[in-house]
Amino acid sequence: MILYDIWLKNHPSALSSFEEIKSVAHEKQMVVFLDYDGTLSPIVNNPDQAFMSTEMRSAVREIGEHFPTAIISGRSRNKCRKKIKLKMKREKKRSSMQMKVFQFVRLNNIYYAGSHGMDISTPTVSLNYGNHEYQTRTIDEKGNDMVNFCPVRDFLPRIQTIKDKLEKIAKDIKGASVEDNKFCLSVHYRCVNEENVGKLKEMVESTMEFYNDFRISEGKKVMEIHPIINWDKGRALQYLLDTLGFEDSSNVLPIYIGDDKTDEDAFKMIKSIGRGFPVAVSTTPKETEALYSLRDPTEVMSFLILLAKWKMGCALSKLV
Ligand SMILES: O=P(O)(O)OC[C@H]1O[C@H](O[C@H]2O[C@H](CO)[C@@H](O)[C@H](O)[C@H]2O)[C@H](O)[C@@H](O)[C@@H]1O
Repeated sequence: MILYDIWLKNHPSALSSFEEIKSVAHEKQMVVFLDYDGTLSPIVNNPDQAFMSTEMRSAVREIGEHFPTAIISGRSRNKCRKKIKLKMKREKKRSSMQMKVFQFVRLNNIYYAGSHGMDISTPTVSLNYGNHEYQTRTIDEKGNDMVNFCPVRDFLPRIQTIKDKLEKIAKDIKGASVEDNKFCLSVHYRCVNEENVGKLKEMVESTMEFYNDFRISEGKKVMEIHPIINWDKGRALQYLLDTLGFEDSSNVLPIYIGDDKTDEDAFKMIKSIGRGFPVAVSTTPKETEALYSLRDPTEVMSFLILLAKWKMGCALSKLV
């Protein structure tokens, strides 16, 4: 507790700093970026059961009504709902559903970036982000023109090969599982006995030695397997700011709320932009680039509610 209090001095609560945040954000355009697991939903043993509460969904919906809002998640983004429903029926009794971020959030008034930002869906093509073959136009289910940006498409076949190999390893270790996040993979060990975790890690690491254009990063009881490219959640944030028309404006303040290691890249990006609010979600002191903090998804929800109410108040006072 004492340590946490010391940490809080350097990373003050976004709730108790709300007055300060409000005064900086007054008359500015805030753009909200949210992580999913551990930020909007509590961490649970089964990744397919990481549901967000109805209250949290309403809070995020409200935020989406008042600010441009995007979720940048490690999970895959896809939202082919019909396919998923059918699959859910068929696999009801089987173990892993591999829930996509949209299946949890189910909001149409926000943007989504999956696979740690390597798969982004936005309304416009970016002129600034390199190779246009990575951007493809699609029509979403509401008939809107959308652009999918994906800088790692070429890695897909190998990701599938790696997935097959890792699944073979996971099958032999009780509690281990492999989640297919389309452009990256998660090897989960939250439910693996302590004495088997080392063995699992060694086997995954030695398999990955044959794929030197992939890297492993550690998340919360998970090994994340990503293609090595110059892209991360920070670059995804920048891409979204650009395609939403906010990149070069000094009037724009990005806020990013996240709890895990890959969120640090987004915190760093906000710091390098020199404006905005990087907020780490943590119940324990930790090394972070974030300037502010929130303890858990409950505090995240309180903060989002406060932010939406404040914005609504500003809009109403302009009408009077
Ligand atoms: O970027 P995020 O949206 O935070 O995704 C990061 C990973 O989150 C999920 O795993 C974590 O949450 C699970 C459910 O609470 C938990 O069981 C697991 O131990 C955590 O690591 C998700 O399943 C992964 O695919 C994401 O990469």
